[in-house]
Amino acid sequence: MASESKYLLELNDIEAGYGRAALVLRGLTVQVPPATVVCLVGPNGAGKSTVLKVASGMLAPRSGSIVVDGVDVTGTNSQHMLKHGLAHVLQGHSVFREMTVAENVLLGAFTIKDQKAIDERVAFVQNLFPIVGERWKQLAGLLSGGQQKQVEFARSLMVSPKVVLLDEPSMGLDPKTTAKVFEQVARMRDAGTAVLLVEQNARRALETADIGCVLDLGRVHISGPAPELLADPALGDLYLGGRPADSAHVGGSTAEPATKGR
Ligand SMILES: Nc1ncnc2c1ncn2[C@@H]1O[C@H](COP(=O)(O)OP(=O)(O)OP(=O)(O)O)[C@@H](O)[C@H]1O
Repeated sequence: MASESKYLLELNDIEAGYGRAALVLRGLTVQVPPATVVCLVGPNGAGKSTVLKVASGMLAPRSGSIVVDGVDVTGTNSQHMLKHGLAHVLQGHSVFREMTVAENVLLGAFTIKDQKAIDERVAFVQNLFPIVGERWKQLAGLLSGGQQKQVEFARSLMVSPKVVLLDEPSMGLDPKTTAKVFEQVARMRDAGTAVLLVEQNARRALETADIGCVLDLGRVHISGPAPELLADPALGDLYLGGRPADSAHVGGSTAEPATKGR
């Protein structure tokens, strides 16, 4: 039975790592409210992708808990996580190029038995991502990188997930296409899905996100509203590749983010 929770996804005090190597996550806590994009940023190797692997059941945590909409799903596998409403869009490109857009999207519905429910979901994703409907019968390999990403998003939304985990959605895309992909991420959020996003292009991702979490040394070092993080000059220099000239005025010189350390 689900308990009342104001978060759709909670990762509580997670410790996780690979084999006998040192822990990658060391007491990490991240909470994702409904219809919110939470973005994880941090240096290479900070453990951002590892957070998504733990959240989706691909990597079991050594300790801590994973709660989806009030249900503790710690220790269950990816398929079980999916059943509880958690979908994972992997890093890189995962469309099957020799299959049609329709076949790619419908793969996401393989657990749904009711044809009417599938039809309703197809209508929903085609409305959310018009290109998916327009190219429905074409081979996915004929679509551009950004369009293929939308096919991946549509596939992940077929099961009406409560939370979507997005690993580097802009990987391999040019800036203009990246901007479009982030528009689609915002549309998913506006349609009610909670999104936990990992992105190399931290500045661009924070422009779309509602909440940013900066990972360092295996835990959330700083978190707060994304606009505040973007405006923090120290953070810009450390984690966002310096400040763009036009943002220097946004937060003032001593802007304090909402939360520091744990
Ligand atoms: N499959 C694996 N086996 C062993 N170690 C791994 C594995 N995947 C990641 N690691 C290690 O875990 C640490 C965190 O990696 P992770 O990919 O989560 O970082 P990241 O923040 O996503 O990095 P990047 O920004 O470079 O993608 C790194 O030290 C990495 O070498």
